[in-house]
Amino acid sequence: MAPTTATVAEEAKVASIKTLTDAGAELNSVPSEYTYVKDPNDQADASDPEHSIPTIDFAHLTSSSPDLRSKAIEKLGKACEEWGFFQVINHGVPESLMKSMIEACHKFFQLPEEEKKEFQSRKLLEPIKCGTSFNVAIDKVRLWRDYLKVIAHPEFHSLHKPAEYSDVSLEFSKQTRQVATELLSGISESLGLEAEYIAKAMNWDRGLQILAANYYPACPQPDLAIGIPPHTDHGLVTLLIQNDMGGLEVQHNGKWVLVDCAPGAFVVNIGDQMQILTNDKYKSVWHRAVVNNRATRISIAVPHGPALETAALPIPELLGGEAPKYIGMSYEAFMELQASPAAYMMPCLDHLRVKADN
Ligand SMILES: O=C(O)CCC(=O)C(=O)O
Ligand SMILES: [Fe+2]
Repeated sequence: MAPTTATVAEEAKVASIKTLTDAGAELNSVPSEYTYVKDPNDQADASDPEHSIPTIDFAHLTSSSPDLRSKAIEKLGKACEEWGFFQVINHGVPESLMKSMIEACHKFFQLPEEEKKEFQSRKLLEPIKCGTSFNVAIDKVRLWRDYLKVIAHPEFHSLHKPAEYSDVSLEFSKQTRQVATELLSGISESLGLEAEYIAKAMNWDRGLQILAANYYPACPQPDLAIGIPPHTDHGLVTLLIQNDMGGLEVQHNGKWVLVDCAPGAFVVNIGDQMQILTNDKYKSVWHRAVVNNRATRISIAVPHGPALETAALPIPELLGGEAPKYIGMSYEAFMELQASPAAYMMPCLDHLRVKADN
């Protein structure tokens, strides 16, 4: 159903989290519509070294030494299978570029609300879109975050304000995409496929890349709010950077593990399309963003997916006699489904799972 002007106007009235937290010192508790209680028993013991995501050395992955490369590919495959998350070091993207990208996004969030309003939209694939929470039309609990999503590939889009956003995001999106392309080749090889297999099958040259910045201001009661609740990412691989505040948590062996990554590293995770391709071998793992009471956290998640019309299906060469677990759906339709009330914060993959005969 097309939204009426009235409902869009109503939604526009939902203040950004920035407006709410800027409003003043009197905000010393979380308003009821933002209240989200986490179970402290589900938290992993942070002091246990078992609870840190694997590290992939990109210089090894792209090395001319066959030995270093094959060991790195093996480690990558293990990380995709056991964690679905890993950090990538020595990737060659300058830390200064990452910091400039975070700074440019921070400046965007600091623009007057009036100036950001022109980018408010309900359209899923709006080239430039900003807002608060997840989808204020269907959210049951409001999220402690504002967002800015800009499509950088297959067509590059950009903002005029802040002035540096355009140049910085062009360079950052290109370099990040190069790292993602190498990772995709490594992942293909780790599955015993030729390096280009997944890229070719997914029409990677026309694949989607989104620069999705998240703004999480300090929260007076961080245990009673959530930045982003548990979810999986829709694409093939997501690369993420953050300012010096942590907050990303990954579900591992039934517990929430806080991701601690090296300065300048990318945090990478496997998305739903990769889980489909590998018939569940590589997992699109649940993760969430928690908030803190000390300082604003900014993260930039960069999901990379297939071309919009491409439907991922389990790769026949990987089945080894197993039945395919998923039916096909175009990436665009999958994203629409994930954003719809029917799949609200649910594992969207379940909608594509082949039902067992009984
Ligand atoms: O802010 C984070 O660390 C998580 C962001 C995220 O999961 C997302 O944007 O999909
Ligand atoms: Fe995510």
